[in-house]
Amino acid sequence: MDGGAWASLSKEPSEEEFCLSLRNGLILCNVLNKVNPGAVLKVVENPTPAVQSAEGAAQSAIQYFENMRNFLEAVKDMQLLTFEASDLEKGGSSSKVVDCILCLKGYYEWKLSGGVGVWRYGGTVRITSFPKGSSPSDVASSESSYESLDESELSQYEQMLEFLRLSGEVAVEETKTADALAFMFDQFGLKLLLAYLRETDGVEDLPLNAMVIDTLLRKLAKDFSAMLVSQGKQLGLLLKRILKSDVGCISKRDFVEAITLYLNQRSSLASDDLSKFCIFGGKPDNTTHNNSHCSKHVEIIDVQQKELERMKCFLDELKMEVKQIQSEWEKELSRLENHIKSLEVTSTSYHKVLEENRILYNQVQDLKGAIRVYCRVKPFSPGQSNVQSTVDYIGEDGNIMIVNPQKQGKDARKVFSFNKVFPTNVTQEQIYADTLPLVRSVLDGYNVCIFAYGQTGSGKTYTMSGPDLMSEETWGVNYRALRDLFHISKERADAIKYEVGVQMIEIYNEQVRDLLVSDGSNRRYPSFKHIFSLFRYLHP
Ligand SMILES: Nc1ncnc2c1ncn2[C@@H]1O[C@H](COP(=O)(O)OP(=O)(O)OP(=O)(O)O)[C@@H](O)[C@H]1O
Repeated sequence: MDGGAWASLSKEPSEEEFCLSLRNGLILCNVLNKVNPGAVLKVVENPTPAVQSAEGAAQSAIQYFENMRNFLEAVKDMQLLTFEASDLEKGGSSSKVVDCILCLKGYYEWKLSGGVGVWRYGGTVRITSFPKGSSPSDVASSESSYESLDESELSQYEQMLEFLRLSGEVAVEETKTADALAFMFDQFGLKLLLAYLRETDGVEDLPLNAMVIDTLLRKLAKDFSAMLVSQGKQLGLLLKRILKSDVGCISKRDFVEAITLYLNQRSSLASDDLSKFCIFGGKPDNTTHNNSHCSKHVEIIDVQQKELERMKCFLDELKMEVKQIQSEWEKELSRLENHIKSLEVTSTSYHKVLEENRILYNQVQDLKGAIRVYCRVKPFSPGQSNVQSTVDYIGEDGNIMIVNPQKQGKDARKVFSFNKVFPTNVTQEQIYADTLPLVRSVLDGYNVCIFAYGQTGSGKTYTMSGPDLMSEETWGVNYRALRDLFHISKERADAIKYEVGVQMIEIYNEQVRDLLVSDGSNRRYPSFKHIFSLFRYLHP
């Protein structure tokens, strides 16, 4: 660095004085060569500092022009912020000059820190403080090259070095942030891609090759860019509202303060909105806002938060209780399931036993004989007590010996065999006892026919119907059979549904009559002869 060049500056130069000292380009070229050795190949070392003659003035202008041109070209080649030579003149943009120098310093510090990552100059860096435990003089004393400089130069160097150091740190941080942002964007993009693949219909049919993935990514990036542009526009409008003016300038400090104020207002508004949302249960609030309301809201939120905590505890307890009840129910359910299964097994085996029983029962009935003939001996009527009986003997095995007094010898007695012979003194119940098993067979699906046969007045009606219908004791076979038929079918109602029908006919003198016809026609069926002919026709 050229000490002579710095020496021409006062301790605290004004902006104009600073620009004047830079105009000859010597300081700038030397600084640039220090930052990037060899950047400016030719530096005119001793330009004429003062204008003493017309020739001297021309000489100075040429030197100034050459140094300045070399500096600006070098800066441009390094792709750093640059300015126009006219910016150093009166009325030029001195801020561009300052930006260029700051940029140069930032670049220098970045190089000092090892040149890690990509160096970028944001132009937003400012020195706020020196690092703890150090002072500008410490920094200066560590640099042997500064020893020859006077106090003012040292101070400027210190500030410059501190600035460069901070700029380097910022650059490193910026690089890290850029990497983190790149990673975040990758993550965001990939998650967006996954979501797109999951949510979009018809994508599953696409063959996912490199081209398709490329197209999808392009579409995502396009959509996302559009979204960013839209958000950027909205943010622009918002910033203009913060500035309260679309035109004009505002200092960086004021701008930062305005944004900070806006953010604070927004965060309190957001907090208010949340409070209101909690208090009004998501319904719109039309009441006016004031501080007392805010504090009340905060109190209410506190109370509600406590209530919420209490409810959470209660919910946890309830959940535990429900879990316990659920597990008890599950146990009970499995117990019932087992019970039902065992009942099913029992029921199945019970039905099997019943079926076997039914089969065995009907086999017994068959063994007793498919056709059974019983004989009932009618007692004498009240006026016949003196008449001699034709019944000589009734055996236990179903035999009956009949005597014919008009015949002699061997022909006088004849033995007849039946399944069973009932003597005169049997009751109606005893007669029915042998019929009852057949009624059960009917309900098991077997065909059964019971009929009485005998001459007129032999007691058929007495046996089948009974002498007195009003007294159950004297009921004959028909009534008892019907009674038991309904009784058994009722007992089996859970398992079998029976339909019972009745038909009553009379066969007399080869004529079959329907006795249940209610219209008084006493309808006659075809005679036996006709029925027999019909059967022969159908089954020749
Ligand atoms: N076991 C008996 N004990 C007492 N009385 C009887 C007995 N059997 C029949 N009678 C009586 O004998 C009479 C004739 O009996 P019933 O009317 O039953 O004969 P039936 O065979 O039906 O005659 P029909 O063929 O003419 O109709 C009746 O008065 C009846 O009360």
